[in-house]
Amino acid sequence: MVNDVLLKDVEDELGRGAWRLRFADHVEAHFEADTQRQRSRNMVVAGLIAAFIYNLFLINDFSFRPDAFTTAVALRAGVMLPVGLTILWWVYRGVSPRTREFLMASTVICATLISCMILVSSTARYSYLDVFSFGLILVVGNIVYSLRFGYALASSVLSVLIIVAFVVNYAPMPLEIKRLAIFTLLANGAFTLVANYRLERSERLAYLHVLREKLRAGHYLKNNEMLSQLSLTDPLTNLANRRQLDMEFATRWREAVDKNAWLGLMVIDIDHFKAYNDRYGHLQGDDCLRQVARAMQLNSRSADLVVRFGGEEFVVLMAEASPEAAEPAAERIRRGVEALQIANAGVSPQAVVTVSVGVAVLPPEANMTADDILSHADQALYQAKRRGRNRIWVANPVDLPNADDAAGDLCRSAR
Ligand SMILES: Nc1nc2c(ncn2[C@@H]2O[C@H](COP(=O)(O)OP(=O)(O)OP(=O)(O)O)[C@@H](O)[C@H]2O)c(=O)[nH]1
Repeated sequence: MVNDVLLKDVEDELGRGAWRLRFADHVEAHFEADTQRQRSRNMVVAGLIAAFIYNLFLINDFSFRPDAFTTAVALRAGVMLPVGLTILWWVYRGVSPRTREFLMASTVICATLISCMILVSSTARYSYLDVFSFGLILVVGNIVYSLRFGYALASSVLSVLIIVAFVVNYAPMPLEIKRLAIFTLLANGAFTLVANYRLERSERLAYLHVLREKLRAGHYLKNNEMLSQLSLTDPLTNLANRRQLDMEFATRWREAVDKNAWLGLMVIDIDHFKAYNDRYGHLQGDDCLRQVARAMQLNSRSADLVVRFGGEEFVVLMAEASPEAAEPAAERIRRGVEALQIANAGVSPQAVVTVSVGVAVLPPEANMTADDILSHADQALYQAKRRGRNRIWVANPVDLPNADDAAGDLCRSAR
């Protein structure tokens, strides 16, 4: 249900205008939760590379502006590096998405400020040419860090303003070079912002597509599970149906053969149910079936499979049954149904709904089939009915009346 709502929101996002970046709150929260960790790690790695290269520029400082080298070392390695590493550590430990973007954007501003301060602290001849490398700071923020677009835009505008303010007031720089530097910087800012926007848009779209496929797969899986559950359940009583019995029977039969363990089965039939239907009507008959089914479920072990076999006939497949345990188990079910005290006037001495139970417990042998045990339980049920109903009868394979025609009929009807 929750996933269905999210799936709809994701589909809505995919259908929205192509220019939008931020998702609706619900989807945005998922996006952040799913990508936050990886994004923080990527930013930290990018930040470490940027910090390393930023300090490599000391080589340029040394050769272009020896007069400001000490200042450059103090600012790059003494200020920018510790500030940057502290921020990266913070981001690595985990902060909110807004704080993460803000902190990373602030390293861009900080680097811009420090670069400008180093620039103006030198009067060396070609020192001002360094201003053409300042665009790299925008490349780092907008592309390498790939700041969220709002933060990329804000930090770019601020950086450009800082650089323009320093450049305009930097006397050793010829006017034409100032113009060229500012133009180059603006173009750099524009290009990197376009790239930044496209990167974020692609990342978000890719996320939506992947999430939609995942949610759809989950949706189909859930539907399939529901359908397969329906196909194995009897709709009237919610018990397992015959298809499920076939599947379970085959599995447990094989297990019993492998383990050389006993397998038990009860066939249960409601007594005089035709009379019940005739007297109380089919709808009440259905209700009676539901109550009887529930009583059987409540009075059997959770490991046993209770099945509506068809009509008013039920089967209980007993896990790891022993002959000693099967009889009381069947008796519990018989009593449980009788205890419901559902009136069935005029058909039996008790005048309530009762069941007859045929039980068979056999050690599966290689030369037997799974149907043999069903046949034995069926014949035992026939004996229970013949001996007056509302009773259980446990089949003894040796004593079974194989030649009994009536039993033969019952065996057929059960399959
Ligand atoms: N209400 C209802 N009745 C059903 C359903 N399925 C089978 N029946 C009825 O169950 C009755 C079974 O009757 P019989 O097979 O003659 O057996 P019985 O009357 O229970 O007699 P004994 O088994 O010999 O005690 C029939 O009247 C069927 O119509 C069902 O889903 N709902």
